[in-house]
Amino acid sequence: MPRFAANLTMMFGEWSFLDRFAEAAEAGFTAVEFLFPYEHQPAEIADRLERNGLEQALFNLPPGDWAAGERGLAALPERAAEFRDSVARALDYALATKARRLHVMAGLAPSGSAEAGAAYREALRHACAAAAPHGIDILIEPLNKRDMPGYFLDDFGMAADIIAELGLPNLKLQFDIYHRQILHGDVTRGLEALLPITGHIQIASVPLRQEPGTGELDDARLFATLDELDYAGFVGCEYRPRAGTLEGLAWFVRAPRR
Ligand SMILES: O=C(O)[C@@H](O)C(=O)CO
Ligand SMILES: [Mg+2]
Repeated sequence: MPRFAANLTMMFGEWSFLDRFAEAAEAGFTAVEFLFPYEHQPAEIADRLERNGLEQALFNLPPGDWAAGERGLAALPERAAEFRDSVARALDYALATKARRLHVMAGLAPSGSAEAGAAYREALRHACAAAAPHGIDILIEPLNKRDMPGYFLDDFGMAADIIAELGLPNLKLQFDIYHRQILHGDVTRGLEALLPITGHIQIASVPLRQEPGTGELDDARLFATLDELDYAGFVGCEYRPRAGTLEGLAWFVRAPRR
């Protein structure tokens, strides 16, 4: 059974963000992920992780002005300087929390734009060069346009091609099964083909983005497939609980604490 990371942005919303760490540990998780830690100091996050025996699986670089609708900076040529600052800021948090994976969001730009594509590649080269000395991987995640209209990276093949083209050892795919099913389907064959370049996996039911086992996919079968493929990374539980977080954990098989 894979090692699950509670997504503290989507789960445990019944509690304040900093209190979610203890609740996730109490519920049996040994790792967490979230979108953005930046409302809190790195030491605050590190303290919650330490106090609750949790590993930080992943978080995102600053996305620009999220409230204003921005969804990342990497593919926006005019924001290159701000992107580089966001890399430095995310690395501060990653070093404090011992996170080994950072998700770089591309932003809203035409997927076929050569200018956006060039900026995106340059941004990834910069982020990977900055992260590599710390043993940190940079991840890119294709997102479906129903959830994120206008998002630059909306295709798993495009992501795999960019990873191959850049050939950076710490540039990897964030394989979100929810987006994969919506974008392409063919999840099992996709996992088989892309696992060698995959640095992190996430799960949620399709189409409602709720608990595993409540949608159109046989999520338990997919977890068994990950075991058969010897996937040793995390599976981020990036779903919106249908009712209460704790009430919705019947699917969750607790991994032994390491
Ligand atoms: O799938 C998602 O939406 C997230 O993993 C993310 O990082 C962008 O919101
Ligand atoms: Mg995701």
